[in-house]
This record gives sequence, C-alpha cells and structure tokens, in this order.
Amino acid sequence: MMAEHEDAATAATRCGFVALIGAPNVGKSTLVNALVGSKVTIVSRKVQTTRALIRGIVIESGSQIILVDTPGIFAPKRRLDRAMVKTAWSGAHDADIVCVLLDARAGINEQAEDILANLANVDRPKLLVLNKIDLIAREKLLALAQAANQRLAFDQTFMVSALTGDGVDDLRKALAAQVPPGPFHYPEDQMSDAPLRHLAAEITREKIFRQLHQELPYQSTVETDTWTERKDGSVKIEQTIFVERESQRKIVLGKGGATIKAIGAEARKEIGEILEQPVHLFLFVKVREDWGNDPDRYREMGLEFPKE
Ligand SMILES: Nc1nc2c(ncn2[C@@H]2O[C@H](COP(=O)(O)OP(=O)(O)OP(=O)(O)O)[C@@H](O)[C@H]2O)c(=O)[nH]1
Repeated sequence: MMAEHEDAATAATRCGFVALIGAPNVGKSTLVNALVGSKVTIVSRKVQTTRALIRGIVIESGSQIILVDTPGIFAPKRRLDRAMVKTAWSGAHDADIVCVLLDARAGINEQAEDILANLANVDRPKLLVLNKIDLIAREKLLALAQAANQRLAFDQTFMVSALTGDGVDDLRKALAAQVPPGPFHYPEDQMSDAPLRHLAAEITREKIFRQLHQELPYQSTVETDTWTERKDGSVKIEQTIFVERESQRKIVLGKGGATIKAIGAEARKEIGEILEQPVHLFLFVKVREDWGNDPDRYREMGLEFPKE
C-alpha cells in the first residue's frame, strides 16, 4: 500500500531546468533570491567557464524548479571562454524553459538585441521577464513588452520587480506549472548544497579540460558523491571522474598518478577559494562504459543529447 501511495506522489511531481538569460546587471541574482525566497548559496562569478550553473532550486506546488544560467555568453575574453560560448547557448537549447530577463529601464539595448537574435532558433518555451518595473512608468512598460515580442515570439510576458517582489509569485507559479512531469532531480535534503556540489564538479571538470584538452575533449564527466562539513571548519569532498574507456582512465591518472594529482591540487585550490574554507578533495576515476549513451550525463553538463 505504502509503495503505491509513494508512486502516486512521485507521478504527481514536476521537475525541470529553467535557463535564466540576461545581460549583466539585469537582476538575475536578485530574481533568483526572490524566487527561491530564502538565502541562496552564493555561487561565485569567478567561474566563467562552466556550462550551466545552478543558481537556485525552488519548490512550488509539487514542482522542483532548477534555475540555471549560462555564463560565458557575453564578451568572452579568454580563449577557453570563447570555446565555451557555443556550448553555453546550447545550454539554452537543453533547458525546459528559457526565461529572458530584460532590464525595463535599460530597454532593448545592444546586448538585449544580441540575446533576442541568438534565441530565435532555440526551440523551447520562452518567457519574457521585464524586471525593475519599479523604475519606469507603466506605458513605457507595455511598449517595451511589445517591442521585445516583435523580435522574438514569447509564450508569455511577465512584469516583475525582483527587488520589491512585485509579480514574482506569478512567475514562480507559471514556472511550476510549465516544467515537465517527473521526479525531483535533487533530493530535498541535498537542495541547499546542490549548487555547490554541482559547481565543485564543474571546477574539477574544468581542471581536467585544462590539463588534457587535447587528449580528452568532453569525454569525461564529474560527479560530487559526498560533501561533509567537518567540525574544524573544513569540508571533505569526494568526487568521481567518469570516463568511457580504460585507456582514458590511464590518461586522467597520468604517469604515477601525476595528472590526477595536478587536477586535484588545482581544483582543491579553486573550490577552497570560492568556499573560503579549507577543502579536502578526494578524486576517483571510474570507467563508465555506456557514458556516451546516457542522456542524463549530457543533461547534467548542460549539453544536448544527440538524437542519433
Ligand atoms: N530598482 C530595482 N533594482 C533592481 C531590481 N532587480 C535588481 N536590481 C538591482 O540591479 C543591480 C543588479 O542586480 P543583480 O541581481 O546583481 O544582477 P545580475 O543580473 O545578477 O548581475 P550579474 O551577476 O552581473 O549578471 C543590483 O543593484 C540590484 O539591486 C529591481 O527589480 N528593481
């Protein structure tokens, strides 16, 4: 009986990824805070090479809404960033819903034009969010909504002030209703550190990429298995690096373990800087034979699963 009851509960849930896209300063962080409604784990802006960064996770009416953004879309300076820009946009393709934020006061400036043009071929439900409505008059707002909708066919338009909270409940409810049916991606007891687990995994991935980018492009994935805060103020993190073949495992390990050691040292340093606490990082390398055919892995990396 119990099991049936639980099945029914799972079937009723919804869960999905919502990509927040907007120029710097449109108010993404403020909106995430308003949507989540409690203190959000601060995810450092220092990490600009990740594909999809979890900004916050919201539960609303039985839906888990995972808010992600795709840094690196704007004015990429470093070579690695530029290489990631294309993938960053494909993160938008992979999201269940794309939310485009515009600063209502700034209007459709050059960066906004750029975003709207780039999203034209993203085949996902698109919502327009005009933020900072507390700063402009209502008539201007309607004109702006119209102008944006002429450039890109949005499914819905929301007018909010992330700062005052005006309109935020409506947006949250709409997102909850529109993410697809399915079980929660993150267990509720992991929700608060999920962004950090994900970020730490992305950092290690970036270090692997840096060390081995010629030899191992995109063929590895990293998962954070455990995250334990210690009494002395440090954190113990265990991660597994999954590769497709034994030969790749050897490459990641390097001669006498030299490569994995270097990856671990770099990752530990950066994770420690972001967390501002000492980090003990333990890395394991495993072969996951069918990695290349597992859509979940692609999804975790913000990549689109190739149809064939
Ligand atoms: N008046 C007003 N100000 C807002 C609103 N939302 C955000 N802001 C302000 O706009 C500025 C930028 O907000 P952030 O949330 O940091 O913007 P962001 O898009 O996350 O910026 P990046 O991290 O650079 O991408 C801050 O000073 C916010 O207080 C709003 O609805 N009304």
